[in-house]
Amino acid sequence: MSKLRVAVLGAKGRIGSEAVRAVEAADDMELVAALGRGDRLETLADTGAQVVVELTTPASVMDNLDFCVRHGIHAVVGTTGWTDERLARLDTWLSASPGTGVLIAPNFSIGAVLTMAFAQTAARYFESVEVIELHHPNKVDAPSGTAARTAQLIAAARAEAGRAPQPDATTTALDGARGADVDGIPVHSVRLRGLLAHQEVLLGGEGETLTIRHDSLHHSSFMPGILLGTRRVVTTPGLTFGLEHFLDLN
Ligand SMILES: NC(=O)c1ccc[n+]([C@@H]2O[C@H](COP(=O)([O-])OP(=O)(O)OC[C@H]3O[C@@H](n4cnc5c(N)ncnc54)[C@H](O)[C@@H]3O)[C@@H](O)[C@H]2O)c1
Ligand SMILES: O=C(O)C1=N[C@H](C(=O)O)CCC1
Repeated sequence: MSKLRVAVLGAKGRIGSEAVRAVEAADDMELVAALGRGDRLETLADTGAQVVVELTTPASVMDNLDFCVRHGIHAVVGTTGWTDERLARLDTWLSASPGTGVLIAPNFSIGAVLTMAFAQTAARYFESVEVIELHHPNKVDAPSGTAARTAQLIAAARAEAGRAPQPDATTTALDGARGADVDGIPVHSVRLRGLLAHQEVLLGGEGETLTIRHDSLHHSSFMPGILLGTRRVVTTPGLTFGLEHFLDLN
Protein backbone atom coordinates (compact mmCIF):
# COMPACT_ATOMS: atom_id res chain seq x y z
CA MET A 1 0.00 0.00 0.00
CA SER A 2 1.36 3.44 -0.89
CA LYS A 3 2.22 5.75 1.98
CA LEU A 4 0.28 8.93 2.72
CA ARG A 5 2.30 11.94 1.56
CA VAL A 6 2.33 14.41 4.46
CA ALA A 7 3.80 17.89 4.88
CA VAL A 8 4.16 19.93 8.07
CA LEU A 9 3.79 23.72 8.14
CA GLY A 10 5.38 25.37 11.16
CA ALA A 11 7.92 22.56 11.20
CA LYS A 12 10.43 24.38 13.42
CA GLY A 13 7.88 25.31 16.09
CA ARG A 14 7.26 23.63 19.44
CA ILE A 15 4.47 21.34 18.25
CA GLY A 16 5.50 21.36 14.57
CA SER A 17 8.95 19.87 15.30
CA GLU A 18 7.31 17.09 17.33
CA ALA A 19 4.84 16.49 14.48
CA VAL A 20 7.72 16.14 12.00
CA ARG A 21 9.19 13.37 14.15
CA ALA A 22 5.81 11.66 14.57
CA VAL A 23 5.09 11.64 10.82
CA GLU A 24 8.61 10.36 10.08
CA ALA A 25 8.06 7.53 12.58
CA ALA A 26 4.64 6.50 11.19
CA ASP A 27 4.90 3.40 8.98
CA ASP A 28 2.02 4.47 6.73
CA MET A 29 3.23 8.06 6.13
CA GLU A 30 5.99 9.76 4.21
CA LEU A 31 7.13 13.24 5.22
CA VAL A 32 7.44 15.09 1.89
CA ALA A 33 7.99 18.63 3.20
CA ALA A 34 8.75 20.37 6.49
CA LEU A 35 8.24 24.09 5.97
CA GLY A 36 8.80 27.10 8.19
CA ARG A 37 8.13 30.82 7.98
CA GLY A 38 9.23 32.27 4.62
CA ASP A 39 9.34 28.94 2.79
CA ARG A 40 7.43 28.71 -0.52
CA LEU A 41 3.97 27.16 -0.27
CA GLU A 42 4.39 25.93 -3.88
CA THR A 43 6.67 23.24 -2.40
CA LEU A 44 3.51 21.56 -1.09
CA ALA A 45 2.18 21.10 -4.63
CA ASP A 46 5.62 20.33 -6.10
CA THR A 47 6.18 17.49 -3.61
CA GLY A 48 2.69 16.03 -4.15
CA ALA A 49 1.62 16.47 -0.52
CA GLN A 50 -1.78 14.88 0.12
CA VAL A 51 -2.18 16.20 3.68
CA VAL A 52 -0.73 19.31 5.30
CA VAL A 53 -0.44 19.44 9.08
CA GLU A 54 -0.85 23.14 9.86
CA LEU A 55 0.81 24.25 13.12
CA THR A 56 1.78 27.89 12.62
CA THR A 57 0.17 31.03 14.02
CA PRO A 58 -3.27 32.65 13.90
CA ALA A 59 -1.75 35.30 11.60
CA SER A 60 -0.57 32.73 9.01
CA VAL A 61 -3.16 29.98 9.05
CA MET A 62 -5.74 31.47 6.69
CA ASP A 63 -3.27 32.13 3.83
CA ASN A 64 -1.88 28.62 4.25
CA LEU A 65 -5.32 27.02 4.15
CA ASP A 66 -6.35 29.14 1.16
CA PHE A 67 -3.39 27.67 -0.73
CA CYS A 68 -4.07 24.09 0.42
CA VAL A 69 -7.78 24.11 -0.42
CA ARG A 70 -7.20 25.73 -3.84
CA HIS A 71 -4.73 22.93 -4.61
CA GLY A 72 -6.98 20.15 -3.29
CA ILE A 73 -4.59 19.34 -0.43
CA HIS A 74 -6.31 18.11 2.75
CA ALA A 75 -5.36 19.83 6.01
CA VAL A 76 -5.17 18.95 9.68
CA VAL A 77 -5.10 22.19 11.64
CA GLY A 78 -4.00 22.70 15.23
CA THR A 79 -3.42 26.42 14.94
CA THR A 80 -5.74 28.54 17.08
CA GLY A 81 -7.58 31.85 16.52
CA TRP A 82 -10.80 30.56 14.99
CA THR A 83 -13.76 32.94 14.73
CA ASP A 84 -17.15 32.43 13.08
CA GLU A 85 -16.04 34.75 10.27
CA ARG A 86 -12.88 32.68 9.60
CA LEU A 87 -14.82 29.43 9.66
CA ALA A 88 -17.37 30.82 7.20
CA ARG A 89 -14.58 31.91 4.85
CA LEU A 90 -12.98 28.47 5.01
CA ASP A 91 -16.35 26.84 4.35
CA THR A 92 -16.76 28.95 1.20
CA TRP A 93 -13.33 27.86 -0.06
CA LEU A 94 -14.17 24.22 0.64
CA SER A 95 -17.46 24.48 -1.26
CA ALA A 96 -15.42 25.42 -4.32
CA SER A 97 -13.12 22.41 -3.84
CA PRO A 98 -15.36 19.38 -3.34
CA GLY A 99 -13.48 16.34 -2.08
CA THR A 100 -10.99 18.36 -0.03
CA GLY A 101 -11.12 17.84 3.75
CA VAL A 102 -10.01 20.12 6.58
CA LEU A 103 -9.94 19.05 10.22
CA ILE A 104 -9.58 21.84 12.78
CA ALA A 105 -8.79 20.44 16.20
CA PRO A 106 -8.72 22.93 19.09
CA ASN A 107 -6.85 20.18 20.93
CA PHE A 108 -5.33 16.93 19.65
CA SER A 109 -4.85 15.25 23.02
CA ILE A 110 -7.35 12.57 24.01
CA GLY A 111 -7.53 13.87 27.59
CA ALA A 112 -8.45 17.36 26.45
CA VAL A 113 -11.09 16.03 24.06
CA LEU A 114 -12.55 13.98 26.91
CA THR A 115 -12.43 17.00 29.23
CA MET A 116 -14.60 18.89 26.75
CA ALA A 117 -17.03 15.97 26.47
CA PHE A 118 -17.24 15.49 30.27
CA ALA A 119 -17.71 19.24 30.81
CA GLN A 120 -20.49 19.31 28.22
CA THR A 121 -22.26 16.46 30.01
CA ALA A 122 -21.81 17.98 33.48
CA ALA A 123 -22.77 21.53 32.47
CA ARG A 124 -26.52 20.92 32.48
CA TYR A 125 -26.51 19.78 36.14
CA PHE A 126 -24.67 22.67 37.85
CA GLU A 127 -25.68 26.23 38.61
CA SER A 128 -22.19 27.70 38.16
CA VAL A 129 -19.32 26.91 35.82
CA GLU A 130 -16.01 28.64 35.10
CA VAL A 131 -13.01 27.60 32.99
CA ILE A 132 -9.36 28.16 33.89
CA GLU A 133 -6.71 27.47 31.27
CA LEU A 134 -3.01 27.51 32.13
CA HIS A 135 -0.24 27.61 29.50
CA HIS A 136 3.44 28.35 28.91
CA PRO A 137 4.26 32.07 28.65
CA ASN A 138 5.27 31.87 24.95
CA LYS A 139 1.68 31.32 23.87
CA VAL A 140 0.47 34.27 21.75
CA ASP A 141 -3.31 33.90 22.09
CA ALA A 142 -5.68 34.01 25.04
CA PRO A 143 -7.93 32.39 25.90
CA SER A 144 -6.64 29.11 24.48
CA GLY A 145 -8.55 27.59 21.57
CA THR A 146 -9.39 24.66 23.81
CA ALA A 147 -10.85 26.87 26.54
CA ALA A 148 -12.88 28.88 24.06
CA ARG A 149 -14.30 25.68 22.57
CA THR A 150 -14.96 24.19 26.02
CA ALA A 151 -16.87 27.31 27.07
CA GLN A 152 -18.92 27.29 23.86
CA LEU A 153 -19.88 23.63 24.37
CA ILE A 154 -20.79 24.30 28.02
CA ALA A 155 -22.89 27.33 27.07
CA ALA A 156 -24.73 25.32 24.41
CA ALA A 157 -25.43 22.50 26.88
CA ARG A 158 -26.74 24.97 29.48
CA ALA A 159 -28.96 26.67 26.91
CA GLU A 160 -30.35 23.31 25.77
CA ALA A 161 -31.10 22.41 29.42
CA GLY A 162 -32.88 25.73 29.92
CA ARG A 163 -30.43 26.87 32.61
CA ALA A 164 -30.67 30.47 33.81
CA PRO A 165 -27.59 32.73 33.67
CA GLN A 166 -25.07 31.96 36.42
CA PRO A 167 -25.35 33.64 39.81
CA ASP A 168 -22.76 36.43 40.21
CA ALA A 169 -23.31 39.37 42.54
CA THR A 170 -20.20 41.26 41.41
CA THR A 171 -20.96 44.94 40.99
CA THR A 172 -17.42 46.36 41.06
CA ALA A 173 -14.35 44.63 39.59
CA LEU A 174 -10.95 45.47 38.18
CA ASP A 175 -10.86 44.97 34.39
CA GLY A 176 -10.30 41.28 33.71
CA ALA A 177 -10.85 40.16 37.31
CA ARG A 178 -13.81 38.00 36.28
CA GLY A 179 -12.04 36.64 33.17
CA ALA A 180 -13.14 36.76 29.55
CA ASP A 181 -16.80 36.17 28.76
CA VAL A 182 -17.23 33.35 26.22
CA ASP A 183 -20.94 32.91 25.54
CA GLY A 184 -21.65 33.80 29.19
CA ILE A 185 -19.00 31.45 30.64
CA PRO A 186 -16.06 33.13 32.48
CA VAL A 187 -12.70 31.94 31.11
CA HIS A 188 -9.50 32.76 33.03
CA SER A 189 -6.04 32.53 31.38
CA VAL A 190 -2.83 31.88 33.32
CA ARG A 191 0.61 32.14 31.64
CA LEU A 192 3.38 30.57 33.74
CA ARG A 193 6.94 29.41 33.05
CA GLY A 194 7.16 25.65 33.61
CA LEU A 195 3.68 24.88 32.28
CA LEU A 196 2.73 23.43 28.90
CA ALA A 197 -1.07 23.16 28.41
CA HIS A 198 -3.57 22.64 31.23
CA GLN A 199 -7.25 23.26 31.85
CA GLU A 200 -9.70 23.10 34.73
CA VAL A 201 -13.46 23.23 34.44
CA LEU A 202 -15.01 24.17 37.79
CA LEU A 203 -18.67 23.36 38.30
CA GLY A 204 -20.67 24.33 41.38
CA GLY A 205 -24.09 23.42 42.73
CA GLU A 206 -25.82 23.51 46.11
CA GLY A 207 -23.31 22.14 48.64
CA GLU A 208 -20.95 20.56 46.09
CA THR A 209 -18.37 21.27 43.41
CA LEU A 210 -16.93 19.19 40.60
CA THR A 211 -13.52 19.93 39.06
CA ILE A 212 -12.48 18.38 35.75
CA ARG A 213 -8.75 18.86 35.13
CA HIS A 214 -6.50 17.93 32.25
CA ASP A 215 -2.72 18.35 31.92
CA SER A 216 -0.66 18.02 28.76
CA LEU A 217 2.85 17.48 30.14
CA HIS A 218 4.65 17.05 26.80
CA HIS A 219 3.95 17.81 23.15
CA SER A 220 3.91 14.04 22.55
CA SER A 221 0.35 14.13 24.01
CA PHE A 222 -0.85 15.76 20.78
CA MET A 223 0.75 13.27 18.35
CA PRO A 224 -1.74 10.35 18.32
CA GLY A 225 -4.50 12.86 17.55
CA ILE A 226 -2.52 14.46 14.74
CA LEU A 227 -1.79 11.07 13.16
CA LEU A 228 -5.42 9.95 13.52
CA GLY A 229 -6.63 13.20 11.97
CA THR A 230 -4.16 12.85 9.11
CA ARG A 231 -5.37 9.33 8.31
CA ARG A 232 -9.06 10.26 8.54
CA VAL A 233 -9.15 13.66 6.82
CA VAL A 234 -8.38 12.21 3.38
CA THR A 235 -11.74 10.40 3.36
CA THR A 236 -13.71 13.17 5.10
CA PRO A 237 -14.43 16.00 2.67
CA GLY A 238 -15.52 19.43 3.93
CA LEU A 239 -14.90 21.01 7.32
CA THR A 240 -14.68 18.93 10.51
CA PHE A 241 -14.36 20.94 13.73
CA GLY A 242 -13.06 18.92 16.66
CA LEU A 243 -11.16 15.63 16.88
CA GLU A 244 -14.13 14.09 18.74
CA HIS A 245 -15.75 13.53 15.32
CA PHE A 246 -13.00 11.01 14.54
CA LEU A 247 -13.26 9.25 17.91
CA ASP A 248 -15.90 6.78 19.00
CA LEU A 249 -16.69 8.48 22.32
CA ASN A 250 -20.07 6.90 23.06
N1 LIG B 1 -4.54 21.78 18.65
C1 LIG B 1 -3.60 21.40 19.51
O1 LIG B 1 -3.67 20.32 20.13
C2 LIG B 1 -2.42 22.29 19.71
C3 LIG B 1 -1.36 21.91 20.56
C4 LIG B 1 -0.26 22.77 20.70
C5 LIG B 1 -0.26 23.97 20.01
N2 LIG B 1 -1.31 24.33 19.23
C6 LIG B 1 -1.33 25.56 18.46
O2 LIG B 1 -0.43 25.42 17.38
C7 LIG B 1 0.11 26.71 17.05
C8 LIG B 1 1.64 26.63 17.13
O3 LIG B 1 2.03 26.46 18.48
P1 LIG B 1 3.56 26.39 18.92
O4 LIG B 1 3.58 26.38 20.39
O5 LIG B 1 4.23 25.30 18.16
O6 LIG B 1 4.08 27.81 18.38
P2 LIG B 1 5.55 28.16 17.86
O7 LIG B 1 5.63 29.66 17.85
O8 LIG B 1 6.57 27.38 18.61
O9 LIG B 1 5.56 27.60 16.36
C9 LIG B 1 4.93 28.20 15.27
C10 LIG B 1 5.88 28.06 14.09
O10 LIG B 1 5.21 28.44 12.90
C11 LIG B 1 6.14 29.18 12.10
N3 LIG B 1 5.38 29.95 11.12
C12 LIG B 1 4.77 31.14 11.27
N4 LIG B 1 4.18 31.50 10.12
C13 LIG B 1 4.43 30.50 9.24
C14 LIG B 1 4.08 30.31 7.88
N5 LIG B 1 3.37 31.21 7.20
N6 LIG B 1 4.49 29.17 7.27
C15 LIG B 1 5.22 28.25 7.95
N7 LIG B 1 5.59 28.39 9.23
C16 LIG B 1 5.20 29.52 9.86
C17 LIG B 1 6.91 30.01 13.11
O11 LIG B 1 8.14 30.50 12.56
C18 LIG B 1 7.11 28.97 14.22
O12 LIG B 1 8.29 28.20 13.98
C19 LIG B 1 -0.52 27.69 18.03
O13 LIG B 1 -1.67 28.28 17.47
C20 LIG B 1 -0.91 26.79 19.20
O14 LIG B 1 -1.97 27.33 19.95
C21 LIG B 1 -2.37 23.50 19.08
O1 LIG C 1 0.66 25.49 23.48
C1 LIG C 1 -0.32 25.94 22.88
O2 LIG C 1 -0.32 27.05 22.32
C2 LIG C 1 -1.57 25.15 22.85
N1 LIG C 1 -2.56 25.59 22.13
C3 LIG C 1 -3.84 24.97 21.98
C4 LIG C 1 -4.92 25.86 22.53
O3 LIG C 1 -4.83 27.10 22.40
O4 LIG C 1 -5.91 25.34 23.05
C5 LIG C 1 -3.88 23.58 22.52
C6 LIG C 1 -3.07 23.38 23.75
C7 LIG C 1 -1.63 23.85 23.56
